[in-house]
Amino acid sequence: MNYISSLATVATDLQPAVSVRGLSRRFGNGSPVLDKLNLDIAQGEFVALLGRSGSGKSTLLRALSGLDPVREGQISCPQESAVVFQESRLLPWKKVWQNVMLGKAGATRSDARQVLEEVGLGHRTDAWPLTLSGGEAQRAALARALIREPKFLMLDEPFAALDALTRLHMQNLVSALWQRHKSAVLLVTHDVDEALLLADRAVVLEKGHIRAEVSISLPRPRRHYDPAFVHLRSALLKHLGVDE
Ligand SMILES: Nc1ncnc2c1ncn2[C@@H]1O[C@H](COP(=O)(O)OP(=O)(O)OP(=O)(O)O)[C@@H](O)[C@H]1O
Repeated sequence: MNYISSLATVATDLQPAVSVRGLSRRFGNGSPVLDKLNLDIAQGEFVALLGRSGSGKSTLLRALSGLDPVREGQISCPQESAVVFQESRLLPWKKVWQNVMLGKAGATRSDARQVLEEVGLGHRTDAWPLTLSGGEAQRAALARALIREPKFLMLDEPFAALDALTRLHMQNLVSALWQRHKSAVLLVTHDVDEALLLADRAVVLEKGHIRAEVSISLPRPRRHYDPAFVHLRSALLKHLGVDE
């Protein structure tokens, strides 16, 4: 398996990797949580999805990942998609490498080892999940997603439960992996700085609508103290209804 070379050409394709058209979702008789939503994600594009609690971020992700069937509207998504959640969701009775193998039918132990090396967990392949730290468990969850060689990677607040330092390490890891593989990424986050550090575009959801889209064309690696970064942070916070 060579994940690196298999995805290297994807970014040149002009077709969007992901297309959402007129997507609506309502629970019971309540008002729609997603309301005729349209969103495209280009091949190789990194999009951050922000919005207040209850704005519909996870509902959109559930629809994109197929966990919630589409009732109204259309979604076009690559078959090779994978999701990483806030919790690692590793099976405690299987070793780390076995959990990673579960990410893809037909994957071998050597595939699992290779992808674990790539996320910096090569030394823990034989460990039991309950002996991993929070950061290690998320690395394993990332490896289980990457073994699928996803053309579209969904990250649902994957670092929210981690301490600040581990979070920074994980952000750097995801940035490096994305720059190497260039799959399309949708990252759900509450953290404006995380969006600005990682994404090409931030999409702000409000009551199931896209309230704002902000293009983040800063060169990488990005620095919190860069004046352009600070300016974009203010703009994004304003879209989120926060006045500094
Ligand atoms: N299965 C469900 N049944 C009923 N209501 C639901 C269900 N799933 C989500 N909702 C409602 O839909 C709305 C949007 O939820 P969603 O989880 O998508 O928000 P979110 O933006 O991801 O929030 P958070 O940032 O807090 O995770 C909320 O009001 C939530 O209560």
